[in-house]
Amino acid sequence: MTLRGENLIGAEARRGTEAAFRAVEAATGEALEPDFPGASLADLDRACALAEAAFDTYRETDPETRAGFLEAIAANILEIGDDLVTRCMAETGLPRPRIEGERARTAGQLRLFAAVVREGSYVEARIDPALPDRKPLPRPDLRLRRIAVGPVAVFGASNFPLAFSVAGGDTASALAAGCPVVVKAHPAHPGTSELVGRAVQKAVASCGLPEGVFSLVFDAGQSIGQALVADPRIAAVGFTGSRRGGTALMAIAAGRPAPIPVYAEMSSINPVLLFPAALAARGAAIGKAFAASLTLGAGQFCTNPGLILAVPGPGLDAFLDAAAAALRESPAATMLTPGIRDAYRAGVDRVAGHAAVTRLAEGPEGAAAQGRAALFATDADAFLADPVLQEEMFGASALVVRCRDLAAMRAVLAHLEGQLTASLHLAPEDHAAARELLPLLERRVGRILVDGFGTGVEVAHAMVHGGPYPATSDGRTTSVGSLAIDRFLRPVSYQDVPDALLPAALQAANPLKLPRRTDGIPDPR
Ligand SMILES: NC(=O)C1=CN([C@@H]2O[C@H](COP(=O)(O)OP(=O)(O)OC[C@H]3O[C@@H](n4cnc5c(N)ncnc54)[C@H](OP(=O)(O)O)[C@@H]3O)[C@@H](O)[C@H]2O)C=CC1
Ligand SMILES: O=C(O)CCC(=O)C(=O)O
Repeated sequence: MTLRGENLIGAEARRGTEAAFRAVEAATGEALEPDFPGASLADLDRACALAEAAFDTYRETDPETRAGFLEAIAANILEIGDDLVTRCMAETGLPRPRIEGERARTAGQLRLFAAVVREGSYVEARIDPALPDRKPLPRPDLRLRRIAVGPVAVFGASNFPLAFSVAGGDTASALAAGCPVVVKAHPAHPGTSELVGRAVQKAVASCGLPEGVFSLVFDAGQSIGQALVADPRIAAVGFTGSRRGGTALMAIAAGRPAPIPVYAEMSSINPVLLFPAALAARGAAIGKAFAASLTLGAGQFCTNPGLILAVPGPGLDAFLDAAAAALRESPAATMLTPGIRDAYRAGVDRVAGHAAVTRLAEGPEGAAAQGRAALFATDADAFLADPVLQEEMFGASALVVRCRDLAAMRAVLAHLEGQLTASLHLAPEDHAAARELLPLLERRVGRILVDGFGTGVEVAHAMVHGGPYPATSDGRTTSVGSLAIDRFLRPVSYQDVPDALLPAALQAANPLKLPRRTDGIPDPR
């Protein structure tokens, strides 16, 4: 498929008129064809106007049409074939199996949301029938459903060029909810973005949907993204990236005459708790598995295990020996962009230069575009004394905090900012100690896992990929899994509205065959 460097504004594809940029081959730094002239404010205005015009029609599409649309997007992405994989590999430096896996995940999550739309519980249809004879006052007829919030702005993420980008989780969940989407492409993978954007555009047309259901804009700078968040027609924002970027967008959204929610997934260091009996039983094996998780995708995962907490002893020594040995042999890996590589190196240097930190291991030096793995250690007192030590190093490096006992481990956890995940490595003898920490962990993180690591998020109904600030801007939500749809819905109640005027979801005959509750009890199906 030929790339043209075009913005996709509704059904149109047109080259922008603002400053152009090119993708850069991650491994070599060479510029790739074509150039991508940025969208103008007029282009953005048209995309938002089309989204607004499409909204009322799109949000009332019947479940089969909307589910079929999501499935058509998945099919169209797969149909691009190897062109998508090779372009994505060049732009990101990520290896083929990773990109192929991510493509499957992207198609899978679109299909998951198609199933969610067909099943219908997300509408939360509730009926409290009128009680005209209730004393002392009659009860009105009350019916509730959730509707889409409005057009959604999505920012593609650099580190998941498919699964968290143009047709990734934010887009899939917003479209499933009934929201048109305007995507601001991440400048690190514009070619991948155009290919996927065209797949979505094609699905809009083939499903007979209004053209404004989807637009994709490019920008060499930040003004289009900022104008998108500020646009009064945009009702919510999905973002994955840096804390600085996420908080900047949150400030714009909060400063609007009508503020809107920004669902930003930002920084996380994902504590790993190594309990004494587990370390004694299998310290070396855990160390090896940890090194594999740390170095996955050059460590460019927000779920990367960046903080290890453990009580010193032979078990921890075995863990550290195995982890250090694996990391010393782990080849340096190409990072997504020169900016991300520089930020990683600066973060590593900052920790390496800290007076209370020792370097335990370092991977082999790599090429200019690459990042090398690193493992550092400090103690709980030093960690508690300096907030710099809990800053995310976005890459394959981690800090081990030696805790003199489990009380010190608790103190470190209590001091942590919000996190996406916490991993507990346990043997049965550790359960009592783990149980004590669970309430604290529940307050700090979105996902608690045992005997594993947080990288590789399963796309499922029971997944939470979220967590308290700064892991995300709103810890009540998830950006992965079917619950992600909740971010883009809001409840509307209908009181004494005649059946003929009610939305199909709430009509007496239940023409959409939705699961519903009457007086709080699920209707028989
Ligand atoms: N925890 C996580 O999940 C992730 C964290 N990161 C962190 O982010 C760093 C940079 O990576 P990157 O992925 O580019 O993340 P950024 O947050 O820098 O950028 C993400 C997107 O948001 C846009 N953006 C950022 N700031 C603003 C702003 N003030 N106004 C308008 N738009 C803005 C960017 O545009 P533009 O590029 O033009 O600035 C880009 O499209 C990494 O080094 C890492 O530390 C990255 C990915 C995931
Ligand atoms: O680990 C994953 O699969 C997802 C991680 C993620 O959301 C991220 O790195 O931004």
